[in-house]
Amino acid sequence: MTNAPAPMLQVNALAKRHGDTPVFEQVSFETQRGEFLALMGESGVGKSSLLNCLAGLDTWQDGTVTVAGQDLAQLNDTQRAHWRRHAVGFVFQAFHVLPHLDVAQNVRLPLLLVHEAAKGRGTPGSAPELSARAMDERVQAALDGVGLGALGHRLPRELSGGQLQRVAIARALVHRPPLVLADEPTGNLDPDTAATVLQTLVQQVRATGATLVMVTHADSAAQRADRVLRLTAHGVVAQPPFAAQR
Ligand SMILES: Nc1ncnc2c1ncn2[C@@H]1O[C@H](COP(=O)(O)OP(=O)(O)OP(=O)(O)O)[C@@H](O)[C@H]1O
Repeated sequence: MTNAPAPMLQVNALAKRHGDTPVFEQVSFETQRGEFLALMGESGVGKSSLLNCLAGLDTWQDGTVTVAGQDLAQLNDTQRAHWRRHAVGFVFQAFHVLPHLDVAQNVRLPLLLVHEAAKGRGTPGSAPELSARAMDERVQAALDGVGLGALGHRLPRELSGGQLQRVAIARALVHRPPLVLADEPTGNLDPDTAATVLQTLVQQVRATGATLVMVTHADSAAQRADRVLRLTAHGVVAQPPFAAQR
């Protein structure tokens, strides 16, 4: 008898309110390691709120979120912050690149945070410390992976929107998190740039074997996913596969 691999992400009967306003309830789904899941749904239904719950950035009222066997509700705020540093990579619609740091320094930030966490108390699953040289190599490899290997010294204001989002992708993956969350990552880009940036994101996530959960309004983006779920106020429903090729 073979044991099925443990899911990367397990969401069970999750219910979220903002104050007294219900957002969603009975949200349950699982994703496997290496899977790419697209999350769609009407504006305001709570997709970003759900993503924030998965990252441990927001709280919920009922249900559980378990990432790689870690029940997030079992962590206090400090533990959750440490857990997030090594376990999650986040790509937002607005690139959130720090303007006064050059591209390489921006990409290096998550490694510095993981390094700091590793020096502290033992956080569940925390990564070993990296030398400065190992960090340099990781940063360069991450920039090479998104096609920006020669631009590490540039400041963000010297880059295009598509290049900035590539920096954000490199930054989200440089510490090799098992879970990557993307919230409308191509929403600010023109269609051609969006397509190439999305391709980069998917390629790089696949290369690391991470699980990707991506919120999107765009069918063209969702059709690249392994699976598409539609969020409603009363749970998620699987959307039939797109006919188009991935
Ligand atoms: N911090 C907050 N405080 C109060 N209400 C909030 C907060 N954040 C979001 N909401 C509300 O929760 C609901 C869900 O918002 P959310 O941004 O998660 O939806 P969404 O599906 O991602 O929307 P969109 O597709 O337009 O980005 C909305 O009604 C929103 O106004």
